[in-house]
Amino acid sequence: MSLIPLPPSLIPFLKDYLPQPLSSCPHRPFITLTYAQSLDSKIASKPGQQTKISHLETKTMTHYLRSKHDAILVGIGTVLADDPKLNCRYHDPGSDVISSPRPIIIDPHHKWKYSKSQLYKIHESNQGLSPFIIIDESISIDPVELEALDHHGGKFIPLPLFNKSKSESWESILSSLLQLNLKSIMIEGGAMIINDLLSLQHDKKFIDSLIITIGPVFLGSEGVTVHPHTNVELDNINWWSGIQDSILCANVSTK
Ligand SMILES: NC(=O)C1=CN([C@@H]2O[C@H](COP(=O)(O)OP(=O)(O)OC[C@H]3O[C@@H](n4cnc5c(N)ncnc54)[C@H](O)[C@@H]3O)[C@@H](O)[C@H]2O)C=CC1
Ligand SMILES: Nc1nc(O)c(N)c(N[C@@H]2O[C@H](COP(=O)(O)O)[C@@H](O)[C@H]2O)n1
Repeated sequence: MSLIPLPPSLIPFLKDYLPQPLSSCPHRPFITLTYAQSLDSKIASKPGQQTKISHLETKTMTHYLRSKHDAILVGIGTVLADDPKLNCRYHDPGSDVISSPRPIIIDPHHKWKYSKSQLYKIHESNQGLSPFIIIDESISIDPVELEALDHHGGKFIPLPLFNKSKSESWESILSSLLQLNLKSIMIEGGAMIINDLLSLQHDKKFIDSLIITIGPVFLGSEGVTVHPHTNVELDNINWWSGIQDSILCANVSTK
């Protein structure tokens, strides 16, 4: 699927929500939480089903955002459902190169086969980076997968995830990514990750910017819902409207 030109008004609109040179937190990367949802707060029409919500112009915005981050992170539910490419297909008119973010997959039980994925093919055809895969430290690594990842410059990152609270596991994930010099991370989902991070914001600030595309569609009661477990308040709210979709940019209040 080819993208269309980025609407020029999106560049000033997004500016204040992009990764800043001086991080607000020295212990973790700058975090942008971004996803596309329906009017009834669904991000997919059924569990495990990839669902197109964004118009092409807001899809282009997603790729523009990918070009501004060092890494892009999704959970195992998302890679199993979508088999995503997670590269950057936005071409900055002022640059000769396309800068793709490093894909990060949280797969604690090591269920996903990189060697059989679209991400593998993307790397083979020189269109994106190989992933860093976060697994629990107790899990044995499949030697075939290790070899495929090593060969492409990706890696497994074993961390103590089991029996940890959500807050502890996110602290450990994000600080290990910062140690790998990934200073800005765009988190795209899926639902569990979005709901957890929004809910945790009360106790521990993990999200710096929130950028939500809202598509004018209802996906119905079987859809996968974004609904944090707690009340979440937003600051510095701005809206943009395009041909079809609207975009909300905000910071998440820690009050
Ligand atoms: N519309 C959109 O923008 C997007 C939609 N999606 C949709 O979301 C759905 C997938 O969402 P979910 O099933 O909720 O899966 P998910 O992608 O949120 O992955 C959840 C899994 O990740 C692991 N995980 C997450 N946080 C962890 C932590 N702190 N410690 C250890 N392990 C952790 C666990 O194994 C957990 O079961 C798919 O249908 C996909 O199409 C996904 C991304 C964006
Ligand atoms: N921005 C946006 N709009 C939608 O309608 C979507 N369904 C998604 N999904 C996310 O994009 C990933 C697919 O990325 P590739 O195009 O394969 O690189 C998918 O895994 C979700 O994270 N996003």
